[in-house]
Amino acid sequence: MSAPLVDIRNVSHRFGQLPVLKNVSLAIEPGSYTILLGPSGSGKTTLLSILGGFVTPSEGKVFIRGEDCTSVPPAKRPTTTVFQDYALFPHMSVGGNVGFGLRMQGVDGATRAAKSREALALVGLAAAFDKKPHQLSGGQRQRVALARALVIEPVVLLLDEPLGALDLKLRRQMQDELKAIQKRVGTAFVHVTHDQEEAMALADHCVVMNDGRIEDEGSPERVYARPKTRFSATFMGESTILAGKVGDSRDGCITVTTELGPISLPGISPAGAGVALAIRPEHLVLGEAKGDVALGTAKVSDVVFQGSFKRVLASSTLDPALEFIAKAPASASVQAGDKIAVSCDAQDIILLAD
Ligand SMILES: Nc1ncnc2c1ncn2[C@@H]1O[C@H](COP(=O)(O)OP(=O)(O)OP(=O)(O)O)[C@@H](O)[C@H]1O
Repeated sequence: MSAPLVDIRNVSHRFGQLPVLKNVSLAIEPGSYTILLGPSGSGKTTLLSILGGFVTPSEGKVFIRGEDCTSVPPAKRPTTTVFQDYALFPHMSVGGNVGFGLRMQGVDGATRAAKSREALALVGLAAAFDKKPHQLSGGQRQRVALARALVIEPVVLLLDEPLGALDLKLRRQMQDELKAIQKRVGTAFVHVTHDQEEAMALADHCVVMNDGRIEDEGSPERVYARPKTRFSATFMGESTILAGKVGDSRDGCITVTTELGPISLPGISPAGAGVALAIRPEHLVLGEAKGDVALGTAKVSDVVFQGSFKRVLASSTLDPALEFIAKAPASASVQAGDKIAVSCDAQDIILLAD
């Protein structure tokens, strides 16, 4: 197998006494869209800053195209960072902003103008060349910042919460555009967000971070369908979680004793092991017990209409601390206070190490 474009090897980082990254290893492939997803304080920005050369890790190494870049300063490595606040120069024209990095590299005026126009066309802003940043909308300014980063033709483009300053609708629109631009230029993008919808919409490779570690990584489809940890199952989408202990196993099936009683499901796990079972909202069946695993009855505590479906929260009558998170059709007549049967299919239960 060929070496990855970027190879982060056993990186740890401390700010003073505070450990912020704990033995992180990650490979970034050419042309991929990698999302670093995690809650506030999980270390995403620190990892991006290490990639961009703004922070030198306490331990570990970063290789870009096989070269050790661990201590190489930002301007000397083949990466560019787009920050959330865009940092455009207000007095300069859009064209001047986009060409700024090339000017710093000593590129002549005519080439600079041509390349800047090309980069602006790439982000759909060819007509904005002579405008000033204040004449543009937030989304357009974001695209100028992107053009300014792309014009330098980095090997890896780093984006720190690039859509964080935009309202939700524009954010969703810009997600589509970002993905289209990335596919067009073919540059590897690494993008930090705490928004799981953004991660699912954009990533080829999704890296779920928690407390300075990588909890899970893979295609968003894989991480969603088969999360590796409880954290991943609840941060990348929602899950109902049951706690359990493994009992008998036979023919590739195990019996797990849970707060709702024994549940038999396909899987292999040593007897006595503590496990967690995760069930995605769309796999919980409400009403008639249609699924092959009965999960008892539950009292509906809240129903939130979400347009195309209803999000239903319900607590188990057997163990009120257990909360079911389910997805019901928009037409379902379920309401708060209802008592309903809950079930699911064994094949949809995700077995996690506790
Ligand atoms: N320059 C710094 N000096 C000291 N501590 C820092 C510094 N930068 C970050 N930290 C701390 O490191 C931890 C991880 O921060 P980081 O910004 O990497 O997390 P994050 O996942 O990007 O969070 P957010 O989404 O809030 O930006 C936090 O506890 C933060 O307070």
